[in-house]
Amino acid sequence: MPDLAIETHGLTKRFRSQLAVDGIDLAVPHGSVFGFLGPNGSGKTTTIRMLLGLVAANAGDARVLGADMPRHVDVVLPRVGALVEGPAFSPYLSGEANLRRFDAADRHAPRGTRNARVAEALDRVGLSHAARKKVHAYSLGMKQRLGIANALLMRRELLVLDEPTNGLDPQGTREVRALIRSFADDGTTVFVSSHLLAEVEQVCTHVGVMSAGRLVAQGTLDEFRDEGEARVLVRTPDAALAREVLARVLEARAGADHPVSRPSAADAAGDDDPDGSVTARLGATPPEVVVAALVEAGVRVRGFETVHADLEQRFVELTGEGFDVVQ
Ligand SMILES: Nc1ncnc2c1ncn2[C@@H]1O[C@H](COP(=O)(O)OP(=O)(O)OP(=O)(O)O)[C@@H](O)[C@H]1O
Repeated sequence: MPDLAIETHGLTKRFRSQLAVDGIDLAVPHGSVFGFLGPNGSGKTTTIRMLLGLVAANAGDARVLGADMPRHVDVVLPRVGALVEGPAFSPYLSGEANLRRFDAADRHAPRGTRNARVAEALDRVGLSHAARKKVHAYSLGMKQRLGIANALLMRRELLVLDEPTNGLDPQGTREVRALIRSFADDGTTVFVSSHLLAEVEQVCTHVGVMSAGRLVAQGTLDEFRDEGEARVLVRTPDAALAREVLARVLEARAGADHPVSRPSAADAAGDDDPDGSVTARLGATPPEVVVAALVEAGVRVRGFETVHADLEQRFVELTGEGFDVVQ
């Protein structure tokens, strides 16, 4: 049994007739960067609010850092840094003054080191230069970073970030990704929700996918990749012959092993591109069988690789919806 930073069983939230979160069983390992993915309205924020004790569940239970929530909210929350829909910053105070106020409200934060803590948090999110600027003059991205700085004031075992790159430009998004990596390097578990696939793919070790209130899949990023449909890509000057061989060998193997998922010959033949590349669905056929058949038939194989369906395709399969892709 892995050591879990977040664990839920049958966690459920209903808003009148709407089931916003439908009996989810989350398992977030300690030390992971867990990407909590799903289209808008799939229940991510509601789940996060339940985990932090901000909204009560209708059924099920949640353990955060080993303690039941919301029963042990007083013990758990000081160990968790959270960015949920941005804290309410006072627009007419500077970023620095806002952080000092939040720090002062935390009874676990020693007063004597407050200034140093605030300066370090601002530095970590790249806002030192704007520390004295009033928050109403901050861009959306700067406000978002201030929210992250707020979550960083104290050293945390778990960071929960709800859509931390909302409103950020590509440069800001990259910076947040780098920050997430640096938290992970410090051993902090990071639970980060997103509807932006590229964010998750680049920083996460694990993912969970929400669709219409249900957790439709979770696991390591590698497991996700492996579950995607495998294809072969053959580079050869003998594209026509390669197509024939692929159709034959993949058809034969699929017929023997997997009659249900048997690809048609046309599918197996796949696309052909002008540089002499041919791709085909691999199914359950071992790639070495394909290589042997190609070589035996006299196809001059100049390149051969197996590629999995990318994560985007995988998520579309799981959720029936596309995800926004970072431009
Ligand atoms: N306070 C509320 N009252 C009524 N319905 C709500 C409330 N909060 C959320 N919902 C509904 O619950 C569903 C899940 O919402 P939630 O905000 O958790 O999704 P989300 O995945 O975080 O979406 P987004 O990415 O848009 O923030 C939505 O249909 C939403 O309209």
